[in-house]
Amino acid sequence: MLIHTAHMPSWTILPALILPSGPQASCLFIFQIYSVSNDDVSASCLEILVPHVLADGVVNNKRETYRFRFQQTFTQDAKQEEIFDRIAKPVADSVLSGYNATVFAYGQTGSGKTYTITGGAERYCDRGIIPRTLSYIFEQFQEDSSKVYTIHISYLELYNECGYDLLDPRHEASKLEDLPKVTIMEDPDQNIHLKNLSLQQANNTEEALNWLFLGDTNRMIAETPMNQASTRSHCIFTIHISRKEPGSATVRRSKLHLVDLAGSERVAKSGVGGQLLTEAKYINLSLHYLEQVIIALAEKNRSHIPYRNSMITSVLRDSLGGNCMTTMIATLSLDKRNIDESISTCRFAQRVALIKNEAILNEDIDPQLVITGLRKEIQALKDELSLITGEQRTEDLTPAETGALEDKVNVFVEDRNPESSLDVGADMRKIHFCFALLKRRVNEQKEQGRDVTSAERPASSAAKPEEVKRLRDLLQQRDNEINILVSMLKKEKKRAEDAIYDMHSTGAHPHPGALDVSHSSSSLQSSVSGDARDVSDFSRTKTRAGAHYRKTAGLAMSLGRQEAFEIFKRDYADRVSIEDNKELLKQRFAEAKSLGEEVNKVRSRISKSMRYKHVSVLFVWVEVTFTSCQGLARDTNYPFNRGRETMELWVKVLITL
Ligand SMILES: Nc1ncnc2c1ncn2[C@@H]1O[C@H](COP(=O)(O)OP(=O)(O)OP(=O)(O)O)[C@@H](O)[C@H]1O
Repeated sequence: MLIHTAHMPSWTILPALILPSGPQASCLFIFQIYSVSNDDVSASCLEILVPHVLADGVVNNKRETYRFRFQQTFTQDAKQEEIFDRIAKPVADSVLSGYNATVFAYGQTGSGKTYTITGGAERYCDRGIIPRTLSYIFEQFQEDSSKVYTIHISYLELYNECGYDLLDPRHEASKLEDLPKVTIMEDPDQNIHLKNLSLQQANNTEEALNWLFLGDTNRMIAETPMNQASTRSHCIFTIHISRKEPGSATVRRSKLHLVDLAGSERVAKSGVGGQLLTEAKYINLSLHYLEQVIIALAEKNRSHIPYRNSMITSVLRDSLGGNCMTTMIATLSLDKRNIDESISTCRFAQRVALIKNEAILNEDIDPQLVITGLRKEIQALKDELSLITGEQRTEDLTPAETGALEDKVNVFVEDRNPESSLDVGADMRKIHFCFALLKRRVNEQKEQGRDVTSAERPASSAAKPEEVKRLRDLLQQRDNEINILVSMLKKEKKRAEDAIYDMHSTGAHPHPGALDVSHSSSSLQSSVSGDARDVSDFSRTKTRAGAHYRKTAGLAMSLGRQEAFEIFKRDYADRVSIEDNKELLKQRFAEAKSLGEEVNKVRSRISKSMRYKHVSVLFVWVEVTFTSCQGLARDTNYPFNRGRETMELWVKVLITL
């Protein structure tokens, strides 16, 4: 398997090996021909035992044990997900970073190449490397929103040494021979270009999978004795990725080839004929050329690599011996009859592992962005030249130019950064235009009474240190004065309120001095006091409460609130009726007062009459007592108790009164 990191540009291919499941596989595992060791993860070992049989004769020098090392080895139990995670995901990551990469599956027909690369059609979890890679790449795009990614897909089929575009929509309607063939073109730098191969854009996983499905449907599939749905061609599914950061002229372009090679097969053994035989010949021949290229690449001193012998080697030229990270997946069929092919596949993989490639980051500069940048530079240089030589341009600015300048001035004026500058180049016409524009704005704002320039000027730049100190001292002085005045005002207020309280508590008129103070401290306060005075006349007991109210309300109310209250009173709609009610109230109060006096008179009269009643009762009692005593004296039978009862009765009457 290919190992690559950005700081390690050359690497060795150590192929991964996959042993498929299925009837053929189980058969060979019973014979225990293979032993797989995964102890060393970086290079696991596969051992093939070929026991001597008597049929080969008594003297038999054939090798019994074959050992091969692979970077990773998977048994038939391996899940597609595991294969993707361990083989394809690191490759996809390097493609996303900007390196070219290739994953190709090589092996005998029916050994599981298509199953590994494309996947099984029956279950979702059987998806192979291509669909999983597509999903993974689009997931990565979504996570990295800082860059702009574009994906294009191409699907090339090499059938009988001819190239066809599997994504060509005419594929279904036309015969294969009528379709335009994909041809290989080579530029002076020996880069390969494929003519008639379409690049289809895919914006999401679904679109990409649709293209894959279309291509797979168009593939050459035929039933062979070894595989019921054998793919009779080499197929190269390529994902082209371009990555660009917004505002940058640099573009990274990379491509990932996912190659499903046609399976090699022993024609004599499979006994195919006709069309299948022709196909098998082409397949075997191209695989043979591929092997030759691999051998040539593995030899250090070879100057010529025979890429042009076959189309597959031409197309995979970059993947095998150029700027590409390449991973080979070798698939083996575990049937005892296929043991020679399995050994041959392992040998091929070992040779591939000797190839060293140089991968470089495919970073280009976007020509369009370069052109735009150069145009700007030319314009700036022209302007500078004309400014230096004194050669001024006289033609008027175009509407587009004036519009662009207005936008620039707007941005400049609204930018709160004091260090921002207005760059219009060295063109005096533009400079004059911008000045005129700014002047017009300032005048407009002055007219509106808003001198923006002075308002926006930072305080720090306007005020000098001496000025700041003088203003601070002045502020301190004013603060002191205010404090003195406030304490004076408080004292005056207290005196005025005490005087008013004394006046109400004694029933006397306020001391003229106190009233004067009250008036001098605040006319509003005096007016509130006057109202309170009216209220306080209702009764002596209420006077204290009224004074208390005045005291607390007067102190609690701020000057502003008092003024507001006065204004409210003055402007209140029912003010006249309030005044009327006040008069009525005064009148009623006078009436109540006179009635009260009358009541007092009556009460004193009653008390006087009560005192008279007591005396009368006393007289009656004395009289009765006297009579009782007389009766006792005259009549000895006069009950003594009777006199006593009469006396008690009179005493009760007296108490009641
Ligand atoms: N790991 C596996 N698990 C389950 N089935 C598998 C596995 N590998 C291969 N198969 C099955 O084996 C059969 C042959 O596999 P496949 O078509 O992938 O072989 P191939 O190497 O591509 O053959 P060819 O070269 O003839 O196209 C298919 O039916 C496939 O579903």
